[in-house]
Amino acid sequence: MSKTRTVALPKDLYRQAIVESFKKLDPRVMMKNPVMFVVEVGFVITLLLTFFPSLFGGESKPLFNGVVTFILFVTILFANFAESLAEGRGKAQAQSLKKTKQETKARRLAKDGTTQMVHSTELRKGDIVIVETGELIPSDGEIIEGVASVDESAITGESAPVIKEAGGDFSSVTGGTRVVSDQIRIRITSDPGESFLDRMISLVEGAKRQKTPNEIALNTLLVSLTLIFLIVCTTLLPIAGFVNAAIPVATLIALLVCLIPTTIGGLLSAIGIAGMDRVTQFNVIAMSGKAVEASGDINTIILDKTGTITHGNRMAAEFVTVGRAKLEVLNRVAAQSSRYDETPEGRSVIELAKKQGLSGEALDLPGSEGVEFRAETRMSGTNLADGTLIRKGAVDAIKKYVSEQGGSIPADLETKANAIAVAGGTPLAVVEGKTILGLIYLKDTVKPGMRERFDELRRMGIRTVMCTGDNPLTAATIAKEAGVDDFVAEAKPEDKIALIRKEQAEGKLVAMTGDGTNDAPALAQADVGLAMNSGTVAAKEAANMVDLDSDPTKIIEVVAIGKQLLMTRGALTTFSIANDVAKYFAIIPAMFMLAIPQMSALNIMNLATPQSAILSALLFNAIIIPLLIPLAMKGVKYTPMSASKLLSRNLVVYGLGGILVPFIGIKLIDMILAAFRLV
Ligand SMILES: Nc1ncnc2c1ncn2[C@@H]1O[C@H](COP(=O)(O)OP(=O)(O)OP(=O)(O)O)[C@@H](O)[C@H]1O
Ligand SMILES: [K+]
Ligand SMILES: [Mg+2]
Repeated sequence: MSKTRTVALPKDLYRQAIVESFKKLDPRVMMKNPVMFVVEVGFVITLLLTFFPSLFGGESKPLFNGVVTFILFVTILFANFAESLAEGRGKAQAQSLKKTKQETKARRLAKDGTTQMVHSTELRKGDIVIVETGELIPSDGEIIEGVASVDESAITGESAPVIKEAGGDFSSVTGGTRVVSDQIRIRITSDPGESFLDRMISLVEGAKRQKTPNEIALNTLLVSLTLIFLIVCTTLLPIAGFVNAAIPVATLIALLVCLIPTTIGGLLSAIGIAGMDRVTQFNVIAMSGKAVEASGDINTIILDKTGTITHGNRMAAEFVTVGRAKLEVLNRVAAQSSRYDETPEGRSVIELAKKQGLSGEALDLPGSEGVEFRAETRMSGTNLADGTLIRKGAVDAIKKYVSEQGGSIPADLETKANAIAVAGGTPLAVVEGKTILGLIYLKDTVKPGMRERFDELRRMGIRTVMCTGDNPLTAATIAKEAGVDDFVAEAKPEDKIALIRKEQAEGKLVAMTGDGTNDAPALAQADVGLAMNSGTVAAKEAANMVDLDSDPTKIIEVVAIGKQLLMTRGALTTFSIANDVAKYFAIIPAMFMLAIPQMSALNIMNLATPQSAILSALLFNAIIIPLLIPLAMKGVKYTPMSASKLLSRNLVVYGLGGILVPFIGIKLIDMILAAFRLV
């Protein structure tokens, strides 16, 4: 359903990553990764020992020290390379986005109605500009007048132009996109340097990458482990002295580096960057790594109905009279109620009325004023010059409105409205004064493939709830057709937030997709808020993710990527720590054999010589990092299953694998070293 977007990778991606890995050797940079920083300090000490073998007293072999120095150096480079490679794709993408960011001229409207050509960088929030066919939209904004088709390929990669129109949920435009037909007036919504494109560039570039709480927690664990092993290794010195076994410093450093979690320490940030990057490849812009991670733990997804589960082009399809009302009267009043309603629904009502023979004069209403649609009132309408109030809106809202004025409810209103709702349509009641004249049938259809997607989410253990402002009958029909687990009808914006808060209070993580201004508060409240790029500016600003393809079901991919990210990190941490078992058996006997030959009984791996054992373990420790880069970047495979099942499966694969693989690897390296008489 959703496509991935591939960015042309520069041919010299690898060369650049290599250059970057050397630049990252700077201790000030290394310090941000304490585990690898310890390796760097060890490297400096063994380097000194290579040239001054008796620096710390006693005898040590300069050649052995030199080899250890070299392996440590390579270990650091491998870790830096992993991070640089992960960063490379984002940098390339930022480069191509920067090309899109052109400075343009804009036609700004002054207070007195004249226009003035200004530089796009001079535009500020609140400025009004006019953009015509063929011109670039100078900055982010909201259409306040007109309809246009806009080519957004510069941002979304999708070449088919999209229709943007004033009012409703499709009014936002992005700077850098091009108007391909018609003329629009835009109210600018961002100051220079803060546009969507600017934010996108800095995000993919990773300029503002912050460690997520999960990453910080794991990092703390890794640092603690490093400290523990640092203490263990330093206390080995006096213990060895006690049994008269002198342990060379380089050997001790080799042991330390083997035991501290260098594998996960070296790959940790690459895993995080690659996770964000995978989201971007799905054409979703995540404002933070935290949002991506949170999506991996989501329990509940809240979706709105119109435009998310249904196609969303709710169009007036029929006028249905109630009571003794005449169809022509209903036609006229319905159209008049929409005279100032700039939403797609409102426009479609006028179109239908005209199609059914209404003359344009009926909409000539001097002295009248419009009442905009609001999600709170669920009504819109027109106040005529003679004092007559015309309204249209959700049936229950209109009923309440009429009752409050002492009007009566036609007997057949209920059944006729229900008939529309049961078919999945939205009935809008039309009232003139206090007389309900009839209904407008707004038609909408469920998008194809919805049921399969919700089934998939259920297998992941995620509950789906449809939350709509529409009436319960329409909601029930659509909910059943789409296959969501639950639904809430007649929801006002505050009800959506309340629903999210309720789930969160039960300890659940909640994701929400939406596109409307009325969705914005809920998008902000949710742990993961995915806004549609087609949606309003308010929705996009409140959310922590924006889907450039405006496909609300994309949340499924985002959840899968988040889960994959968490799993990859868990799997590689398990693997990294399990590795230590084999390294103990390789190095500890070797160290003591050097002094106490009887200890050779401990050499259960039957390694050639003590030196070979130490170097093999250290080499394995280095080589495993680049070998795991592809896994860190691509992520471990995710198949929908319950969390506990996943956990036990991963423990077996990466825990057991983490113990066994180094036994085999170290033995193999030892055999190769021995065969070539290198040790
Ligand atoms: N232009 C309009 N004029 C009058 N009433 C409207 C208009 N648009 C929608 N309504 C009524 O208000 C109700 C709420 O509309 P709204 O678009 O806010 O729904 P929502 O909360 O976004 O939920 P969803 O998008 O899932 O339908 C609609 O079900 C409809 O009955
Ligand atoms: K290690
Ligand atoms: Mg909506």
